[in-house]
Amino acid sequence: MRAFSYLPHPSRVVFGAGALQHLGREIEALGARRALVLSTPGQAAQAERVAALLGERAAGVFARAVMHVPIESAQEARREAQRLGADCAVAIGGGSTTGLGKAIALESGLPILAIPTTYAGSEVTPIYGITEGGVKKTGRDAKVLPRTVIYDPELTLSLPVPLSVASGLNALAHAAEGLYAHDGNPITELMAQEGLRAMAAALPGLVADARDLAARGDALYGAWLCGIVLGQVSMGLHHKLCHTLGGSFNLPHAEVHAVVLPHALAYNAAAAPEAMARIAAALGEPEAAQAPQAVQRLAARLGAPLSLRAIGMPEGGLDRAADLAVQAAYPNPRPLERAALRALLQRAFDGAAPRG
Ligand SMILES: NC(=O)C1=CN([C@@H]2O[C@H](COP(=O)(O)OP(=O)(O)OC[C@H]3O[C@@H](n4cnc5c(N)ncnc54)[C@H](OP(=O)(O)O)[C@@H]3O)[C@@H](O)[C@H]2O)C=CC1
Ligand SMILES: O=C(O)/C=C\C(=O)CC(=O)O
Repeated sequence: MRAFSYLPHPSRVVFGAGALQHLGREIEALGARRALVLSTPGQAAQAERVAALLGERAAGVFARAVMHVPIESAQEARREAQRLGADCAVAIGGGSTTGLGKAIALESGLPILAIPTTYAGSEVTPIYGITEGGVKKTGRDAKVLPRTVIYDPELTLSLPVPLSVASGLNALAHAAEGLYAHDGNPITELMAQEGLRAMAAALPGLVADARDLAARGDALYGAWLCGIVLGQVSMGLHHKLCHTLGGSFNLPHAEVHAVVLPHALAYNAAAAPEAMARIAAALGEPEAAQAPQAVQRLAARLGAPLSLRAIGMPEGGLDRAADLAVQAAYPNPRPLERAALRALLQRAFDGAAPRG
């Protein structure tokens, strides 16, 4: 056994269909008296429902979360939290809403109770991101780690299938890159492989029936494990490419992950054979070297977008994306070579088969 260190992030997790009923108990356990409920405009009705459940402990609802947390939105929410005398943020929704809660917590130290309704995984990471002047900056700070997470698969039943699939592939990406992280360890690898297995097994079920609560529960369990991996270890080329493409070309977050993952894995396959073996095993693919192709086949079977063209990437931006990808590179098993990355981006743009 190799030497390693592991510091678990302390969140309390309450999991299960109907788990939202425990909200009052969990808020009380946090010692909160005035919770500000956060959501996107699209999930305002859910946020009002949460506020109603909180009763006197609800300070108000701020339903203006925006993807990638623009600084203006963060500042507005911070002012609202202060104006209402909030002592806690309850974030119900996807990574955009959790991200807004984190922006509040980063400045104020307010505890967050997260109720995730996508598979992004932000609820179990100490990672925050804020966008200013068109540039998204991310960082890590223990203050932003939600103290409590309520995973209730019933709340994900309304997540449309295409979004569920793309978000599930976003989760798979955390686990897959975690398997070749330079700072990984046997515990994160266990969670990554189980997260991959659970998510890959759940997604076909929820594509077949969006209201399959068992599949929704399995997907949320997989998302939790994949999110823990993201929070524990360093991400590599794949996340770098997605942050570049999402941040500089305003492409939708989860869909970018869905398209790029097979290509980034193929780029790294020869340099990370053990990771490929684990990914392949989790996906039921007999040949380790075929792990990237197995990911793309899964994405195709689930109806995920397979090309950057299909999600709005301008072909004229590929050169710039390759330039940006080699700047401030994330740690990666294979060194980043601009020409090879440009070729990778072209294949991803065209929706071609992944190649190393
Ligand atoms: N810090 C971290 O550790 C991480 C941060 N992130 C960040 O999170 C963001 C992406 O998160 P993601 O979850 O993909 O995106 P969003 O939070 O934007 O949610 C994606 C979509 O899901 C819809 N949705 C969410 N919940 C429901 C529901 N219950 N019913 C119906 N529709 C629903 C939203 O609709 P509507 O807009 O109408 O509400 C939205 O269109 C990015 O900014 C990313 O960088 C992602 C992963 C980890
Ligand atoms: O950009 C952030 O807010 C932080 C991390 C992520 O988005 C992880 C991801 O790319 O899914």
